[in-house]
Order: sequence, then structure tokens, then C-alpha cells
Amino acid sequence: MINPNTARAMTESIGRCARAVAGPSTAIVAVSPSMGPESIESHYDEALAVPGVLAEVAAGERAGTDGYVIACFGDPGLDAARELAAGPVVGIAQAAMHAATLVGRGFSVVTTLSRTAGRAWDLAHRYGFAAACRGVHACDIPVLELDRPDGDAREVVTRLCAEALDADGSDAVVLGCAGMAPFCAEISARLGVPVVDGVTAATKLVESLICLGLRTSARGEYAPPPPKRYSGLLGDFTIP
Ligand SMILES: NC(=O)NC1=NC(=O)NC1=O
Repeated sequence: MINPNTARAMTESIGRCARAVAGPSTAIVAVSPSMGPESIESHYDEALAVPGVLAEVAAGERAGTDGYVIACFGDPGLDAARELAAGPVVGIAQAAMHAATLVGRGFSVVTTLSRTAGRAWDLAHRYGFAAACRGVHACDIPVLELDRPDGDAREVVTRLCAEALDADGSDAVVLGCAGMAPFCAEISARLGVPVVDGVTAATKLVESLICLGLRTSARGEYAPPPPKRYSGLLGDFTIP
């Protein structure tokens, strides 16, 4: 489980959520880069998070990791990570959107800042869910304030999920941030519709792919990157 931001509390929360659904033979290791943004709320943050994500994948390959979840709703570095990894790499946005389309005709995404809505739409189109994604709604709560004990994030997100279902005519909700994972079961129970959290969806998807013997294809686009020199700080990365 790679948390692409450097917020330790989120990494621990992601690990807890993944372990809650992981099978008995699955060892969950939750990690986050030592460098990068404390939260990812813009294209700039996302770009600066990718080197750290790739460093964690490279370390995982050296350790023999079977598969990876990129636990940020922008799926930062997903394609590049697949070039490094032998096993499957699944982003929480892609996993959540897939799961939502298996239990509903149309889903609404409820995410954090309004400025990240475009990225969610981009991913829906990239993953082939342009028709199934009926709307993207932002609660405008900063990522690192989602778990504030004195905050009202859980209520705000729940209310926005209900409004999104009505506004979009959708029948499922995708939570658009790893920080919302702990809200998932309660919101689903209160609204009576499938609410999908990408952290747990991606965890089970990676498990399933591994169980099916499906590894990232080394043929074509996801083949290991051609060897070359990387100067400056990036030169410290060793591609496995
Ligand atoms: N839409 C989002 O805010 N996504 C995220 N930012 C993070 O730092 N983690 C996420 O999942």
C-alpha cells in the first residue's frame, strides 16, 4: 500500500483499512515516500509525488513485493509504476470506478477540493467510465482535515454523497480520496446505496489479480524502461 503523500497518519489509516479486508495469506505493508508533498491537492503536488512513489515501487521490487496499491485518488505514477513492477499495480481511482460499475449503472464521485475534479473526470475517461461517471462533486475540505477529531468532515461528505446521488441520478458513490476510506461503511449504511472506497477495492483487486496469476505485462508499453543515466537527485534511484 503506497500512500503517495508523506502524511504518516494517512499511511497508517490506509494500512488499517487494507488489513481490515485483506485475506489471511496477504501481508499488507503500508508505506509512504520520505520525500514529497504532505498531501496531494493539485497537479503540482501530484507531479512531485511521483518520484517518491516510484522509489517505493523500486524498493518493493528489491524486497520481492507481489503487488501494489497506489493509494491516492489521482493514481499518481500508475503507468510508470507498472513499468517497474513485476506484479500488478492498481490505483484507488481505477479500482473504485471498476467496482462501482459492477454494482450500479452510474456512479457519482465525491472528492476533496474542487480543483481536483478535473483529474477525476480525466481518469474516468481514461479508464473507460465516461458514461458511467455521472458527476464529480467536491466537499472542499483539505485532505489533511478529513480526519480532524473536532471536524465535521464525515457529516459534510455524507450530505454531499446524498446530494450527488439526487443531482446525478446515480446509484452508487465513489469516495474520491484515500482519506475518506474510514467513512465508507457508515455512509453506505446511512444512504442505502453502494459507496466504494478505492483503498479497500484496490486491495482486493490486487489480491485477486495475484490469485489469478496475473502480473503486469512486460510486453510493449509496460516493459521495463530503457536503461539510461538520470542526473541530479533522480540519479539516486536504482531501477530494479
Ligand atoms: N482527491 C484527493 O484529494 N486525493 C488525495 N490526495 C491525497 O493526498 N490523497 C488522496 O487520496
